[in-house]
Order: sequence, then structure tokens, then C-alpha cells
Amino acid sequence: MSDAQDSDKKFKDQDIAEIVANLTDNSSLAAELEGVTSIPSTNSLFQALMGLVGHPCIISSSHEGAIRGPCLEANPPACLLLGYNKNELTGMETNRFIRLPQKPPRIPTLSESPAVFAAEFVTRNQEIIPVRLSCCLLSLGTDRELVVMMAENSGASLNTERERNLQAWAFDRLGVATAVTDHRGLILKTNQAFTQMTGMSPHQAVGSSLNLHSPDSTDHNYYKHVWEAAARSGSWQGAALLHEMVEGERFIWLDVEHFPSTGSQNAHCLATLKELEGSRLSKNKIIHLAHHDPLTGLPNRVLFYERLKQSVAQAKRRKVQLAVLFLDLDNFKTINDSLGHSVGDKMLKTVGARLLSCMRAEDTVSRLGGDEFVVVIPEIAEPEDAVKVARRIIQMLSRTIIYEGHELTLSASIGLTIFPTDGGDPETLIKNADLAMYQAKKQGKRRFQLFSPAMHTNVTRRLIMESNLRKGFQNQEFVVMYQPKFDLATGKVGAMEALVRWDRPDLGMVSPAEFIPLAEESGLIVPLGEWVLRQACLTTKELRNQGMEDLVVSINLSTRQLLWQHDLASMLAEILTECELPPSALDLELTESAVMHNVEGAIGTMDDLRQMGISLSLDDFGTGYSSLKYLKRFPIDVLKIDRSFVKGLPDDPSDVAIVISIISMARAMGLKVIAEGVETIDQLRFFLHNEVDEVQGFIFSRPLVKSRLAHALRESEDLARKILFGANQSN
Ligand SMILES: Nc1nc2c(ncn2[C@@H]2O[C@H](COP(=O)(O)O[C@H]3[C@@H](O)[C@H](n4cnc5c(=O)[nH]c(N)nc54)O[C@@H]3COP(=O)(O)O)[C@@H](O)[C@H]2O)c(=O)[nH]1
Repeated sequence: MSDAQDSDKKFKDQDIAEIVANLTDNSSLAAELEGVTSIPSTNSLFQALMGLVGHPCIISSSHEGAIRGPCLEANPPACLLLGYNKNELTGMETNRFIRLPQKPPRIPTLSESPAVFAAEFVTRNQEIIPVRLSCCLLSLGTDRELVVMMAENSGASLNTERERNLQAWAFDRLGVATAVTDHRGLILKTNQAFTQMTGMSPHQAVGSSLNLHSPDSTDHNYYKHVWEAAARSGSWQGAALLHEMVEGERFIWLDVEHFPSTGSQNAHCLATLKELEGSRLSKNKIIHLAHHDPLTGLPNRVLFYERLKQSVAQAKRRKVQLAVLFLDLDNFKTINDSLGHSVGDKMLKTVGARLLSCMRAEDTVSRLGGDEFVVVIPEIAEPEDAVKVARRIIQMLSRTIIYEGHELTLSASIGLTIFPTDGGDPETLIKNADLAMYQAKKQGKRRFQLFSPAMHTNVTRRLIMESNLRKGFQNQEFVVMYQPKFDLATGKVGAMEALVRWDRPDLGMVSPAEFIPLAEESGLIVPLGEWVLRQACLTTKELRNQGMEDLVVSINLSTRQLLWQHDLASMLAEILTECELPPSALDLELTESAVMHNVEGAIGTMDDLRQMGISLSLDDFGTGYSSLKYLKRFPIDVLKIDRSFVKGLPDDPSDVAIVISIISMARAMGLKVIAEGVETIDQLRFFLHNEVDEVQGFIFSRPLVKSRLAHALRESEDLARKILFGANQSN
């Protein structure tokens, strides 16, 4: 028997009533519970109560009246907030997911009012969530004690309590059977309609999987395939066979929507289950529905695996080669987002039809979901045959499609694997084809790529680096350095740019150029970026307190932060308030490529930030699209000339021409101009002569560590004035 079960047994009914009353201030419920004499079992009542409390509730071991030891019980809201399922949380040391204040208050017993204090939850993805913990101590009679805690999220960005309650209430009363699951399909929360349909109580459901099978019960990995497909494509729809608790088997229509991870939160899924009435649909029709993509009519992921399995077995028997082509459309999301889903659907149907038209009857063309298609050629004489097919597909797809007045051009990236060289089983063949497709994308899209084993080494290296990056963040190995920007008119430091570094115990300082792209890809950029923002604002406040009253801090925002972090503005407002800084103390540097990634989305966020009073700089200007059409629309204050153009100054005529036109353009638009990467006195003269507002570069100062920063900034200011006025005079 586990600790948790052991301790549950020892709860007294009166204790439970008191816990509820203490934590939820619901004295009438407590009174009612005290009066109940025929409670079926204390354990089930306790479980029900834990499920009823809308806030995250946790029961942990205790030592000398403090929260210490493993977690014994956690309710669904706690699992949801922390990103773990119940089985994972039970038994986990509480200090892994709760950070207590340095001096936590004494935790009183049940007969007293609960202790209420600020603490932090650390989610599975290392996101820190500030919470208000209400705790009381429950003595088990012997020398054992437990702590019962209820958390309220104290983050400013959260909705009001009423809104949260309303959402929970609405979810529970939705007429459709619905479950929130983790990314693997483990249930975290269900509603009343779900209980009615499946016969599974919330207590039975949470922590387990849906009892779903393929309609013909043949595919044992059906559940896994469905959740994988939803994760890859954003959603999955199809028929399934539900094994119910009470009534046996039933056909249902399953719709799984994937809610992506934000880097600070794990991915979740929303599964809705609807009746598929057997009387109206024949079993054959249901089986067909379960195996075909409703949009294109092509075999879906389930049938594709089935066919690939058969083809591989046949190729083994006949000792022939087989080819798998994994195809992903290029920039499909942009088409969907900009022209709407009906245009997107039309494109997918066209792709399906075109693929079918260039394959033979014995080949399998299937849609795995989203914009992913796979082609299996069951027999080829040599790999070159598959290469020819890949070329034909690329050519065929690139023919223009006219739809509702839009002239659309499609392209795809294709990864190729050959059986038996690149894999002896369906899973390996498809995994390696996917890897090769990823390489084709990286190399510029609209191309194909044959798999090579070296791709694995690259991926493994990337995974190791990603895991090190996460560990490094947990172990606080990151530091922020600051590089001053000098006002050319006064020689004073008007601003400083915060630049993050990874100080690895084994390798020393690692440049952000190496780890920021990986942090972006893995989603770690969100918590890391927030940490940089907080550190930089705290440092700026300290410097302002030490006499640099108008100092501004520039902080780099990555693409992901700008475009996908929906709480960016509220998070910035929170940090500024916390650090007691006015918004004018903050300048955000956005790269041209980040902004161009999604122009409309970026402009929306930029407008919000500008309205808050935060200034915006366009970084690396000139290295990307440099579209004047867009530049005019961007709500920015500063244009930063990229150091790649500064490098050749003042001798390289192209650099001179580019930099002078950037400066005149910025002037015409009323923007401030900053030059970065200024290293030589000649470059400085050039910018003085061309009346640039500020410069940043090694000529005055390299990035500085935080200790003695005020002193170092003043020293660099003295040096700048000497060099500047010297440079001015010799001009
Ligand atoms: N999203 C985030 N990106 C960040 C963050 N911190 C840094 N970065 C980006 O990483 C890139 C590389 O930065 P770094 O190695 O820190 O290089 C900066 C300066 O050290 C360098 N610099 C400055 N002066 C000179 C010089 O005279 N010569 C020379 N060779 N290099 C110089 O330039 C980099 C600053 O570039 P920019 O941001 O374009 O102004 C870089 O792209 C950073 O943006 C972060 O926290 N988040």
C-alpha cells in the first residue's frame, strides 16, 4: 500500500469537513458533512472533495510542522497547473515543484486558521508560477502529520477568480463529452457529459487513458497514433471504438484538438466524443471513416501504417527495395492564416489529387494529417527510381492553382527512405523519411532529400544540447551582460543593451548566437527571455538609483516571444511594476526577420507595446527583406544599422552607399539611428560625419558584467568622451 493510500485511510470524516471549511471557507458544507452518518467510504468522499475544490489542492508529508517529503495526493487542477499527471506527482518530493519562502510561517493545525503565504509553483517545464498557499496541518494521531494545501494563482495575468469558476462551470456543463488530456492522451479533466457517455467518474478517469480502439479492433497502437497525429497536425478526427465501463463497445466520432506547448507549459489535448449511431451508418462505413481522411478521401495515418506494414513484409519476402516519400507542404500555415481555411482545404484536396495522378495504382498515397502526406512505392529497382518520383511530385505540385480569384503556388519538401538500407521496419522508415524531409526544409524548401545516417548524429547532438540547455537554466548557469550605447552629441551612456550568456561549468561562456536558436526551437526562450527581462530591469533600476536616472535598457526579443507569447504585454507590465521602472526605461530590439515572419501579427503586438510607452528598435536592419513598404508601417522608434555593414566602413563603397541610404531613410521617417559594431576610429568618424544618434561597439566598451557595472559604465563614458572629442577635433 502506498503512503498516500495508507494516510487516506486514517482521515476522519470530521477532519475532511474541517479541511474543506478551512480551505474553502465553506462552513455550511462542513456542517453538512459533519452531520452525515452514512458516508460510503472516507477515501472516496475525500477523493470527491479533492475533485470538487476548484483550486489546485495538494497533500504532502510534513516534518516538524513544515512542508517536507513527498506529495501524497493532488487534485486535477493541481495536475493541470503543474503539468504532471496524478501518478507522476504522487510520491514526488514537494521541493521539486513548490518553492517556499525563505522563512515559511508555522503551519497551524486544523483547529486554527490556515497559514496563508506567497510561494512559487515550478511546473514540469520549469515555469515559475507565483501562488498564494493556504495550508493547515493534519495530525494522524501517531507521530505522523500531513500538510493540506490549496493554491491560488497570484499571477496578475490570470483571469479573475469568477472568470475561472465560470470557465470550469461551463466546461462541466458542456453538452458534449469532453476530456482534457496531456500530450500522450492521459486524462487530466473530464466533464459531466463525459461521465454519462463513458461511465467513468472523474476520479476513475483522471490519470488513465480513454479506452479507445480502432473500429475493427485490429490496430493495437490506434490510441498512440491518434494522439501522435494530433500533436503533429494540430488535430485529429475519425471514428473509434469505445470500450465502455458498463455497456460494452460503442462506435464514436472522436475529435482531438492539440493545444501546443508554449515552452513554459506542456502541450495538452481536448478530446470530444460524439455518438456515431450504428443504426444510420453501416459497420463498413464506420470502418471506412476510421481509415480515411475525410477531406481528401486518402488513406489516413491508421491505414497508412497498416499498408506500409504489409508492403515491408512483402518486400522482405520478395527481397526487393521499397521507397517511402514523406512530404510536407512549404509555408502552408501562411496560406491558411492569410487566406482562410477554405482556401487551405482546397489546396490540400488539390495536393491529394495531384499526388494520386502521378502515382501508379499499386502505390499508396496517404495524408497523415495537416499538410503532411506520405507516398509508399512498394517496389523499386534502384533508389534513383524514387528520386525521379520525388522530382515529378515537386514539379507537379508547383503548377499554379487558381481559386476564388487567388493565384496560388504550392511547393513541398520531401524526405526519402529506401527499404532495407534506411530502415527494416515501418517505424524506422517513416521516422528517417521525416528526418530527411526536415533537412530538405532546412536547406531551403521545394526540394527532396535522401536520408543519410549522419542526420541522426545531428539530431542526437541537438537533443543533447537542448537537454543541457534546460539543465543549465535550472542550474542558473545564465548571466546577463550589458553593452553601453553612447550618445554621439554628448558622449554619455543613454542606454545599454542586455546580452545573455551561458556560463557553462565545462565550457565557459557560450555565445547566444549558438544557443538562442535552439532555445527558440525548444520553447525555452519564453522562460529564459522572461528571466533576462527581469534581470535587466532589476539592474537598470539599481543603476537609476545610483544616479543614472534616465538610463534605458534595450532587450532583444526573439521571434517566438514577439509572435507567440500571448501574455507578453502583461508580463512586461508586471516586470516593470515589480522593478518600479517606467515603460520609457525599456526598449525592445526586434529583428527584421522576426517582424517579417508574420507582419500583421507583429504590427499588432508592436502597437500594444508602443501604447504602453515602451520604445521599439528594429535590429539587424538591412540584412533581411528591408522592405520599404513594410518599414513604413512598423511602429518603431529606432533603426539599428547592422554591424555587417559597419565592418567595411569607410572604405567599402557598397557599405558606404547602403549605410548612407539607411541613415537618410531613417531621417525621412523621423526615426533615431544607431550604429552597432563600431570598432575603429574611422568608423566612428564616419558616423559623426553622417550624424548618427548613437553608437555601440568595442571601440568604447565590450559587454560588461553586472558587478561594478555603474563604475565600468562611467569609465567607458570618460573614455568615449576622450575619443569622441578627439575624433571630432581631428575631423
Ligand atoms: N532573443 C535574444 N537574443 C539575444 C539575447 N542576448 C543576445 N542575443 C542575440 O544573440 C546574438 C549574439 O549576441 P552577442 O554574442 O552578445 O553579440 C552582441 C555584441 O557582443 C556584439 N557586438 C557589439 N559590439 C561589437 C563590435 O564592436 N564588434 C563585434 N564583432 N561585435 C560586437 O553584437 C551583438 C549585439 O547584436 P544586436 O543584438 O544585433 O545588437 C545577437 O543577435 C543578439 O541580439 C537575448 O537575451 N535574447
